[in-house]
Amino acid sequence: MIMESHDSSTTGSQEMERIGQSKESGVYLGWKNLWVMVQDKVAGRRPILQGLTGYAKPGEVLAIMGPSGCGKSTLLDALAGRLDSNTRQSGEILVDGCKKALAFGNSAYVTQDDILMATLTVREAVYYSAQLQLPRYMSKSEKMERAEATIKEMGLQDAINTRIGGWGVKGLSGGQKRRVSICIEILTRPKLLFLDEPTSGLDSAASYHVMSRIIKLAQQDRRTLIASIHQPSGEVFELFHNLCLLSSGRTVYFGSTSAANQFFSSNGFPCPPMRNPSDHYLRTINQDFDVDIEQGFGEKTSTTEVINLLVESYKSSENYQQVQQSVYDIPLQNVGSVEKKGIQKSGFITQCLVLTKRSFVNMYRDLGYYWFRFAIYIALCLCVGTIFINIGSDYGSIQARGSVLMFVVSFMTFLAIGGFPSFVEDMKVFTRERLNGHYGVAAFIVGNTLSSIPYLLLISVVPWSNGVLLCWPTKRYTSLRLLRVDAFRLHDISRKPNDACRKRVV
Ligand SMILES: Nc1ncnc2c1ncn2[C@@H]1O[C@H](COP(=O)(O)OP(=O)(O)OP(=O)(O)O)[C@@H](O)[C@H]1O
Repeated sequence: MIMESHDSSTTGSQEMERIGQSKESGVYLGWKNLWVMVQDKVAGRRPILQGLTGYAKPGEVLAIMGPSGCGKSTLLDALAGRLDSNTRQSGEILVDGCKKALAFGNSAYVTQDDILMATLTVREAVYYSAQLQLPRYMSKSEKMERAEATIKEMGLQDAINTRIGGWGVKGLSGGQKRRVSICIEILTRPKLLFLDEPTSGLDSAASYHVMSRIIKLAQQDRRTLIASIHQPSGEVFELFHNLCLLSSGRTVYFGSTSAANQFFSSNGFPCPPMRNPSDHYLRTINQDFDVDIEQGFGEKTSTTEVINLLVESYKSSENYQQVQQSVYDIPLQNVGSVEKKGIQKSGFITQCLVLTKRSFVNMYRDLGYYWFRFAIYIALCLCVGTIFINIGSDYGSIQARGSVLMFVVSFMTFLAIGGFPSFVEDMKVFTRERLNGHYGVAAFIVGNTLSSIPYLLLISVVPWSNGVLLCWPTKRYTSLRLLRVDAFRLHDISRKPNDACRKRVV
């Protein structure tokens, strides 16, 4: 059932204006009786989300709050269609009133962990991403402009030329990385933006500025924003329109942030004056430290009882009925407006070229990728060269050359593992970008293969020319010549080793 939410006093022009806005407006996301179960090897089958119902409207911000482990990220994952394979989901998720998945590019997800390329600067990371994501009709300068403007919006202009950094390489701070992750995902101004802990690692001033800028952008274009948040300051909390308060996967409260205070007061837990309301709500429903309470260090009523009381009170409230109804209460302009196609993106060739360039720069700057292997190959070649120097040309040298070949092949095989950690990091970036619809698998394979070829050629030349290093400087033979003799004249050597070699080489 889809109902019109506009009241009869709405004038025709206002209605037209609303419909006009809807062309670019966000999506109306509703979920009803959403359950997520996980199959745990130790604990068996257990629920993470227990029959949640709620909605997110265009132009508004829904904050998902609750104690650590209550299921905030799982709710975001379920709504974004990114749950792990060991979980089972049931219930309805409606996008603009339809049970359809959003096309790639219409939604973006800023994950809790910052998965970025450590070797790139802020400008490069955002600009490469702009080239990958922004539509082909935008010129390079426009994409650059958008990237720069977004970096400024997130207050990163002072760190624009700083490398992101990562394991073993100090670069940006945790809060700055968080803002780079947000920058990358808001470049395309997605219709629906999921933010998992957007303010973690930020101080209270930075949290306020970041959140207020994201919300301003969302409101300008009536985008839909859902953010899970741990500890918002009073000012940040006031920016949110709606609040979904969870505890152990159950809804303690869903509704407008302004009415939350009234809900807690009416159930006997008023927010003390001068206390941040969000702190009060979280403190009231945090049961992780109930052990202390049982031992007599805390409140008399256990938190579990408080939570049960609030959950039941919410379920029997009028607000609960309204929320159930609002899931289907799609605004007129959103009815059936769900897009089948994703937003227009850059072309396949552009994506391949950008990925090749980005990957080339990354490999060049990442010491562990090729340069470390390159150095080890040289060192090993010198060692093997020392052992096999003056390899000779007698019958036994054939066996020795066989060993050399074995060494070369083994080095190349085993040292290929050296590039594995960097490859794993690349795969994480790829997974994040692919899930957010930045590009496809084919572009990634082409880009990474093309960028690897020069490096692979460069480093494989070293072990393969090991033969030269091996016998250099010998008086009469070079290993390369002898290897050639071995390959083509093995038969001769085995019959008359010394003569055959001398005839060929001298
Ligand atoms: N795929 C999974 N397999 C097993 N357990 C899971 C899985 N996903 C989530 N959980 C469990 O579900 C619970 C909720 O996890 P979730 O990450 O949603 O919590 P959260 O509220 O986001 O926590 P935090 O605020 O600390 O990030 C946790 O106990 C977690 O261990």
